[in-house]
Amino acid sequence: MKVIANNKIILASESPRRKELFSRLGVPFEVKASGIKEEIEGELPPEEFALAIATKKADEIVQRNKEAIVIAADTTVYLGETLLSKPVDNNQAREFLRALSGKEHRVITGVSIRGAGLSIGFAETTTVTFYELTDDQIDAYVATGDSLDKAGAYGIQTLGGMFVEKINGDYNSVVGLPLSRLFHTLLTLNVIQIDKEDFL
Ligand SMILES: Cc1cn([C@H]2C[C@H](O)[C@@H](COP(=O)(O)OP(=O)(O)OP(=O)(O)O)O2)c(=O)[nH]c1=O
Repeated sequence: MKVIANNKIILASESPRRKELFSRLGVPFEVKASGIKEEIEGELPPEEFALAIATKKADEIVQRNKEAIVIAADTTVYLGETLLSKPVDNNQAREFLRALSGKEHRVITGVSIRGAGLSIGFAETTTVTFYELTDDQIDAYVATGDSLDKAGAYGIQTLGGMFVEKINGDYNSVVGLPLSRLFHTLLTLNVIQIDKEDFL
């Protein structure tokens, strides 16, 4: 299957995982990091919060690239109603992983699509259940340094995946980008299309 882009697309992200996932569509795109503070005024429910931060990331890039379609995402981890963002250090990473041990949590990725007259977004929720973890397992994982750039202090796509007993929802969304939902949304918006020549 070949996919064509009908617009200039910018992925507003410095995450190598998002870049790798989005590149699977095979359409040209640029990467520009927005560098915003991942904060908003007031409190929002989890899905609205993830979407609001993603929108803030996208808007910052749209201002400087008015002709492009800008896509941004934000991945958050919630244990109950408690937000576990990227840990500030290894001590906090250990705390997060001890809290997640043996329990179910939500990974919510907000995706914002802005620019060229478009303003649309969604939040994808995936439920992840962790095995009971020992302190030795947590210490050994945190010592790899993998926790620090990841919400909830683990990467499902790396050794952190060994902690996962089950997942209900989109795996790619946990890694940082709900690619198939984004694909269908971009098709509906006519930002991309499937190349008909490809199957004639
Ligand atoms: C739960 C989980 C999160 N993560 C990552 C995805 C996100 O990159 C990161 C959460 O931080 P985000 O703020 O969503 O993204 P980012 O700062 O890495 O990149 P940018 O804002 O420039 O787009 O956690 C994993 O890679 N694997 C996982 O299993």
